[in-house]
Amino acid sequence: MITLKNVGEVYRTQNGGEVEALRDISLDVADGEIVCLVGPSGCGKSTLLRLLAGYLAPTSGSLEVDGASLRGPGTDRGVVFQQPTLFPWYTVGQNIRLSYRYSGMAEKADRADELLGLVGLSEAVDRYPHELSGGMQQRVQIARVLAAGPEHVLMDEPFGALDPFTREQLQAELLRVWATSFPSIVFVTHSVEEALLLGHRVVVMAAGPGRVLEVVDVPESLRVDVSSDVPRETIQARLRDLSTNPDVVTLRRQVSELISSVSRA
Ligand SMILES: Nc1ncnc2c1ncn2[C@@H]1O[C@H](COP(=O)(O)OP(=O)(O)OP(=O)(O)O)[C@@H](O)[C@H]1O
Repeated sequence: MITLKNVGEVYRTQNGGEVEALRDISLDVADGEIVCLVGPSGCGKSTLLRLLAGYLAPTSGSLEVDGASLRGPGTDRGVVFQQPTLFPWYTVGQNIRLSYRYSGMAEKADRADELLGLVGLSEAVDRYPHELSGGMQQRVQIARVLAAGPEHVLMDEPFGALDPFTREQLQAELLRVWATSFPSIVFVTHSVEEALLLGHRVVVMAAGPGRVLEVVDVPESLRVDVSSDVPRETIQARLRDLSTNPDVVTLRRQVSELISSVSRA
């Protein structure tokens, strides 16, 4: 469980000024829950993720992970960025196995093969990152972070740089991988549709200062049914069906209107 209580973050700029990036954020993320953050540029989504990753300390308020005050990065939390951060001199297989070494789980190396299979990259195990497309690299990155078995996964626009079709494939793969160990996921995206398709809850934020406007609960009936033994193509088809479900379309319009109303203000 991740708990934020009245969290604020103020950056000091190089010219001596201050930017209030977040004000009074209170939020819980339950174990196994997928929470998506959406909002206009500059509303503090990445700042919130950096706080959860432990790269930043809050200026005010408190942050707890599994009942303990958060004091920096830890192997209980895995972070996936928009640009994959793979070691270029290691193959795909070596990049993934490296995660086990850091988390002391070398005996579970066959999980790497399972995860690579789940993200459709079994054949690429001996290739180097520069021999892969952007979408393939991001798949490896997701498999690598998940391979370490984190309880919480923090994702900052992980599919933002991908074409729409690859993005859809990776959304399906992420859900399949999630269904193997049910980590909680905090997922930042610019896409309201993506947030509603993947999230159990969608946190809508506003800028100036960054704050929570509304938290939208996505009803169970509007969530895609996933399990790791369902083929990716099936989950992809379910995601596509869901995206045209009238209730999802209505929710998407409401959330988009809310965001544009505060972006205009
Ligand atoms: N290192 C920093 N120093 C000073 N100000 C910063 C720093 N990082 C972010 N900010 C400011 O904090 C605010 C929130 O930025 P943040 O990157 O968290 O927003 P975001 O919602 O992730 O934006 P985007 O959607 O454009 O990625 C912005 O006003 C930004 O200019």
